[in-house]
Amino acid sequence: MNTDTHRADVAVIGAGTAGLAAERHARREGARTLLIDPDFAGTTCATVGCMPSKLLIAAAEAADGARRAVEFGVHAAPHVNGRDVMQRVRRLRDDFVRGVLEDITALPEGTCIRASARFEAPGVLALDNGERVEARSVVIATGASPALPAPYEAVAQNVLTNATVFGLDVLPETLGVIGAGPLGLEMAQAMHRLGVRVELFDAGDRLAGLPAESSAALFDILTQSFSIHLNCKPDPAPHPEGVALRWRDGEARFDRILMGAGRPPNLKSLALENAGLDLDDHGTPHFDPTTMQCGDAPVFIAGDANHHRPLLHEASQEGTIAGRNAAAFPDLRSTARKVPLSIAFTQPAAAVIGTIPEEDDSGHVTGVVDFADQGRAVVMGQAHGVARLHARASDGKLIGASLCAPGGEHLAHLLAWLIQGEATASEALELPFYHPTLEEGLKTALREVCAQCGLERPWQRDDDPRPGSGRGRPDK
Ligand SMILES: Cc1cc2nc3c(=O)[nH]c(=O)nc-3n(C[C@H](O)[C@H](O)[C@H](O)COP(=O)(O)OP(=O)(O)OC[C@H]3O[C@@H](n4cnc5c(N)ncnc54)[C@H](O)[C@@H]3O)c2cc1C
Ligand SMILES: NC(=O)c1ccc[n+]([C@@H]2O[C@H](COP(=O)([O-])OP(=O)(O)OC[C@H]3O[C@@H](n4cnc5c(N)ncnc54)[C@H](O)[C@@H]3O)[C@@H](O)[C@H]2O)c1
Repeated sequence: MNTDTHRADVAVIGAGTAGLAAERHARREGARTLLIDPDFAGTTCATVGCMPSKLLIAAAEAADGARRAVEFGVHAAPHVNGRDVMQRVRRLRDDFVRGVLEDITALPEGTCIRASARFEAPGVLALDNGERVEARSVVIATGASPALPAPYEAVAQNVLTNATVFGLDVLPETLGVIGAGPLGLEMAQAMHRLGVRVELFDAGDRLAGLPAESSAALFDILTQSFSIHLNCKPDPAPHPEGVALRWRDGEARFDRILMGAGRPPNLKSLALENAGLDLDDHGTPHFDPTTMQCGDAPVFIAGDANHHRPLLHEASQEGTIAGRNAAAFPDLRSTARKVPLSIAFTQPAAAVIGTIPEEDDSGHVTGVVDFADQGRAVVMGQAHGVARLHARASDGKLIGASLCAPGGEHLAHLLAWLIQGEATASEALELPFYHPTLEEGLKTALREVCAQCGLERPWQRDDDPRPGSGRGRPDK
């Protein structure tokens, strides 16, 4: 065994999105850095996360578009070749991964250590290649891995996760999807559109973390295509041709199960008990999300590893904050975090933005737009979905929103930007809205907020009672 000891100002554990950002920003501060990873295979986002899943969704949207074309008088019959679909997914995915690997290769010589790390003592890491690292500060950026609930261990050979599903050569004929979080929902809809018989199960009562009303709207839309069983934790059993799932009022056989039951952080193998950190009940260090510091130690935690906001843009920002502060310790800088924004790339897309108030909180008002009657949505043949905007009752300041709507990913961004800019509903209405667009739908909800808060609407704007199209709900 090798017993070399590497010394650095900042050691970063994990070369994913958060770890790469942390290393880069620590180095920018003048720190001598080390980046430790057993694989250096590319980030989760590029290899088995955001990018391949969106590639699969793009293929599914193409099939769905062809199928729905008849509504427009265009006759087309899609033939989905699963092998071709998966080949394109992997070909383009590999291009994204290549870009990440080029960035890693360009790191200063001696920065990367190919190994798994765990804490031996505060500031001291033991590597599984027998080497050690001593560092003034450590950044934990070890990401997360798919959960496999215990009952599924007996059928594991037929369970796909995000780590394996994009490696399929051909699509299964039938797929049971466990979990109606963003992962399960996106994959279930995509697979259904590609011709796979899909059923989706979730132990809880909501889709994609949406509040009740928006979740119910999305449920109604998606279940027109495939079955979703909520409050349902099926029991799996081995079957000669796959896996049998049994639940309270049904049973079915599936070729494969796709597991989307969450991704707990990769912390267990780190021996955090040796790091001198204060841990919560789940074994996650207590940390400050404005500095990423764990307690008052020279240890920082970023990305999925802290389970705070397990999303790509958050991993990137957290890595940046952690890397800068690890290098400058104890001279820490704190920063306000961005407005929370999560989007599930279903059709219609589902999103939660900012703060969703409790139903019985009288300090807020809610404006709603129903896209069933929104002009552009009707034109597109996607007239369904809803957006719910929440504002402070005292002054109409927008605080949060949830939606499932056509163009939802774009509407969600506009709303996040308005909320982060601390706009009131009245100020939002003063902004330009082009016609005919899905964005116009938001005017209905904004006007409703203004009316409920007693806010004046901009005097110079014509309050067209039928926003968007000559259709739509009468103005309030
Ligand atoms: C299917 C799927 C789709 C997704 N889609 C989206 C999306 O559309 N939009 C979005 O915002 N987010 C999406 N996400 C979430 C997003 O991918 C993650 O939030 C993000 O990639 C997390 O980055 P990270 O740096 O924390 O972790 P990772 O990129 O996973 O990096 C962690 C690294 O740590 C290393 N490591 C682990 N343990 C050790 C150890 N002991 N020693 C050394 N190294 C170690 C690993 O090898 C790995 O390289 C998706 C996730 C999945 C699974
Ligand atoms: N568009 C996106 O941003 C996107 C897409 C995919 C994944 N992701 C990220 O990937 C991670 C994993 O996503 P996810 O959807 O798996 O996690 P999640 O935690 O959001 O959802 C998991 C779901 O599984 C259910 N569940 C757990 N155990 C179950 C069981 N035994 N039976 C039935 N249901 C069960 C839970 O009730 C929950 O609804 C998250 O961090 C997410 O942010 C993001």
